[in-house]
Amino acid sequence: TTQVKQLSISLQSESLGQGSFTHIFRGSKTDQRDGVTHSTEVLLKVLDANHKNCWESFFEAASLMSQISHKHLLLVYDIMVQEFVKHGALDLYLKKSTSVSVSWKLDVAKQLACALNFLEEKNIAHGNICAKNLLLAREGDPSTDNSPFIKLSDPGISMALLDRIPWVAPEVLNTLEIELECDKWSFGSTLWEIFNNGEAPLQGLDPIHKQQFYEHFSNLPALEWTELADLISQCMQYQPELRPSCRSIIRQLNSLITSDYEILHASDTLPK
Ligand SMILES: N#Cc1ccc(Nc2nc(N)cc(-n3ccc(CO)n3)n2)cc1
Repeated sequence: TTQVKQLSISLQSESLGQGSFTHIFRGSKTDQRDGVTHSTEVLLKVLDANHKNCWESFFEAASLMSQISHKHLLLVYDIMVQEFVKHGALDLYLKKSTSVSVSWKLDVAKQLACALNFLEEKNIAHGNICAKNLLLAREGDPSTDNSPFIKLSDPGISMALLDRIPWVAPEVLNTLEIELECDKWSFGSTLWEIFNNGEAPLQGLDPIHKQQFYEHFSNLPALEWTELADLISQCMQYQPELRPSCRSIIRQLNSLITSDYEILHASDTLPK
């Protein structure tokens, strides 16, 4: 799990540097290394909102300088700055929380499906859909019927493919290419996580057994909620072209919410 370290950035915006399209902030980067706190003065250059069109040359300049190092060349850090999402990664949240209701989980699943639908319409494959990459911006409060709100995080630097079984679609192990259908497979795996309280599927298996899981065309253990288990197995079909479209996924999720499962099992979700 990613440890969230403290990085303090003081907002000392100076005027736009002469002829450049950035705001300059001065800050300090604090690192804890073997118990010792190291503080490094840093300067942040933020691309001016009105000059977003220059982002390519902005990144080009940064990446050029970060590829080489020499004592008389400026040191440029590789950093991604994101909006801080209040409640962090969903997998940890689900592991910590005891009374998350079925409708809460369905709401989160629908929001993820909407995000995937948006990416599908833009023909963008995310490539790393999993509960760890779902960030909880709002917890939602059962008493005030306030619903949760999630944000899909960046795909991150992809880990070793075997470690990403069963989130990474099987065909990716051969083609090493991420297509839209791959995200459907990962969606199924993430649904399984959400309805198993953040427990990682196949977590006990070592990489060899994970590889065999795909070689034997195995499926994850089915949830007791059959309609949901059906949706998961539709998404996690070994033939990519057979996986459902996002619209179909959303339609099936919507029908689930009104299904009698919730009424039948409402007792599961009553506060203890
Ligand atoms: N306790 C606690 C706590 C931890 C983190 C956040 N917030 C946050 N904001 C983001 N933008 C990204 C992340 N991530 C965390 C793991 C990953 C994996 O990629 N991202 N966490 C809020 C509370």
